[in-house]
Amino acid sequence: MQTLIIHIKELIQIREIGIQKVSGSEMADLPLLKNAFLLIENNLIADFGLMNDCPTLPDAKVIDATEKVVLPTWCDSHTHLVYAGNRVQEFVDRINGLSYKEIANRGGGILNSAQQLNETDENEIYEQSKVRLEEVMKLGTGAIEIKSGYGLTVEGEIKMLRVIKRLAENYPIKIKATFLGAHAFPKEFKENHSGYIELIINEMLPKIAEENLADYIDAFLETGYFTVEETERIMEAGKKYGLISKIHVNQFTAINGIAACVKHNALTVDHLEIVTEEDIEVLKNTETMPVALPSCSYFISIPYTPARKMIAAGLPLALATDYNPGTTPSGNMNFVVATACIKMKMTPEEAINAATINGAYAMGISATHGSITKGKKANLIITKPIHSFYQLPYEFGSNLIDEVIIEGKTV
Ligand SMILES: N=CN[C@@H](CCC(=O)O)C(=O)O
Ligand SMILES: [Zn+2]
Repeated sequence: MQTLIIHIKELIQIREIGIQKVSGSEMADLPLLKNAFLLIENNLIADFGLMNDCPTLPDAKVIDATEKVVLPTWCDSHTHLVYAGNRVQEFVDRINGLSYKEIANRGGGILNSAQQLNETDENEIYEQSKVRLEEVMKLGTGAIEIKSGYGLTVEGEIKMLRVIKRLAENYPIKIKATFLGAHAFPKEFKENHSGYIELIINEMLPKIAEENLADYIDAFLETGYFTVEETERIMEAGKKYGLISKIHVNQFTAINGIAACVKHNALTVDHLEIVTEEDIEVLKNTETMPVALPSCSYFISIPYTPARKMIAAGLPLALATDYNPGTTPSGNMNFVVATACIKMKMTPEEAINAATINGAYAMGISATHGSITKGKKANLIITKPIHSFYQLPYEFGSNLIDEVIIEGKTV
């Protein structure tokens, strides 16, 4: 089966095979072709080039992209898309003056979602989650990471990971699963942190490994949540089962967590709303990808990740949604890209690199996703007629997507 997209106004993010990520000043460059074609064979990008060189293929399905821009689908490397119910009351409480911390301290926040999740049956969680997954696919996300972390019990964590696995089996979008048992201490372990960490290490991890339910391991390294030492125990335990770390760190405070993550070869360090000079220094010349989550900053009114400082220091940066019921009830990567431009002063080129190739790196899939490269998955966004790709972040509230293709098929 062949599909030929012709007369593409701008074909964005074309890359040679082998580019895994872009860092520092490289992020300002977003290679593109004007007046281009792209050929899909089965589920892969088979060829692309200038319209002058477009092959004649009488049997191919043809899509006319006159005045339209084509780019790779978004790679959303940090989400909590599987959850039960909502936290709309906390949203209203925050409008009325309570902080995220105050809500969490009185038993709300992550523990509120954990209670709802443990009271909800697996099928129902699947039904609620698939609606969100279908929505983000239509918004252009073609690969996504989903975390557990609202179970906080052996059964609850396994239940979440099974839902993630079922979504991965039933949808064409690439899904990576991350085990986040260390998201918060359940009430009964408030005074017994080591007891909960032992439950994670001795009971949750072996079961998860046995059922092959996770690709990565995560922890919420933050004042009032998991300390550096506790997170190091989690990272070490994960490693024994082949789970690489992707860690929530520096969301509210900087407590030397990033150095610990780098020491343990974390694939990513995520959030980074509060970043010190030392944090930037330890990230230099490492394989660890910093991940910014601007929709979270927007929704709970906390600082934005200092992208300009980090890029100026030569670091790479990925962008993701953080889709979750508490701090970011939105999985819209188009909004993330626009907000990164508007609030973090990333250029459109930098933001698109961060949301595609660097996002793919942040979930270990840049060999197959994140750019227009021969042999990669045919995961494409075709826009409505627009003047240039700059219009995507510029018209931040509009949906400028006409069609989304995942693994060669329109979703
Ligand atoms: N910060 C930790 N975890 C989530 C939010 C959890 C919640 O409030 O439900 C985040 O990435 O923002
Ligand atoms: Zn998160």
